[in-house]
Amino acid sequence: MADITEVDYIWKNGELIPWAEATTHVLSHSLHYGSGVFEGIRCYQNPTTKKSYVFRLRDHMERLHRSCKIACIDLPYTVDELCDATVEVIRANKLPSCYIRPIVYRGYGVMGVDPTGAPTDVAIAVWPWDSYLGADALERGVSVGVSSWRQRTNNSIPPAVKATASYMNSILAKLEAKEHGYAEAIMLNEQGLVCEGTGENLFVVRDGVLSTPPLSDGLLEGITRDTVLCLADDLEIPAIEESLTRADLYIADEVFMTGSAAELTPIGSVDGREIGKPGEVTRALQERFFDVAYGNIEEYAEWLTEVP
Ligand SMILES: CCC[C@H](NCc1c(COP(=O)(O)O)cnc(C)c1O)C(=O)O
Repeated sequence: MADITEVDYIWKNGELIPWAEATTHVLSHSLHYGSGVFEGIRCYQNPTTKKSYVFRLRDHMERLHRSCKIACIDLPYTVDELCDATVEVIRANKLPSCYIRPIVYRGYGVMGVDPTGAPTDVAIAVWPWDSYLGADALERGVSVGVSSWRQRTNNSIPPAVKATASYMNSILAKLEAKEHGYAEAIMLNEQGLVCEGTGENLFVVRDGVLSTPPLSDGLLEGITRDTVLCLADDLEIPAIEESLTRADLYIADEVFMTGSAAELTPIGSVDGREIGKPGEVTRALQERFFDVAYGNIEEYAEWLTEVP
């Protein structure tokens, strides 16, 4: 089942082109060897003012640049140029809210593993994308399972790179979770510590304290994860970064996942252990998150890029 709603234009290599023409050669290097990096970002429309804001656009484009640096990909656009291109493609498609997918990939011209000489292609696509983990996931939560697949290690594909190749790991875990009737998988690292979801970071609440695994446990430095840590501080919710075991998930009072696509998705059960309905802390952070994303909290205006 395709989950993409086609729109009119995609931005590619500096220009807006019709969706149907945004193609690439079957011998593109990244199609064969996963030599691309990408981002996932959301644009929200304030339901009252009807103004649209891209959430933490600059932070995402700075992470895209970091991914390219680690992956030795020459990215021919500055952060500012990528931010301007994002606003341009949202406006061209007249989308009040949308999901945004920038991708930087090695294109057609080299077929050896050594990518030297392969061109760099850059595209930014946007499309309407509702709740990533299901229609009522944000409201009711989802069930997850701890995967038998371990997350890639810091010395294989570093988690700091949001690399297309990393998602073979995520796909294997996701399909296994679906096979077991779960909406999402939680992956452990090679030390058996809780890492993250296939496309999300993870938080637990116990006795009023919010905790999330440290980046050194091998997870993507999530921008939503960072947002939640900031908002917890606002709301005077004690928050710590600490390694977690799978048993910590089972005995937590609340568990939720965070990501640009998943937003703040509560977890109702882990491996069949009931966590329960979304709790007070989860709800408070969800509410604050959307208040910030809709532009209702002035102190976070710097996180928002208005789409005129
Ligand atoms: C299909 C999902 C792709 C992408 N996943 C984002 C993502 C996150 C959360 O990062 P952030 O909060 O910066 O978004 C954490 N961990 C992984 C493995 C991710 O893929 C997203 O758009 O959420």
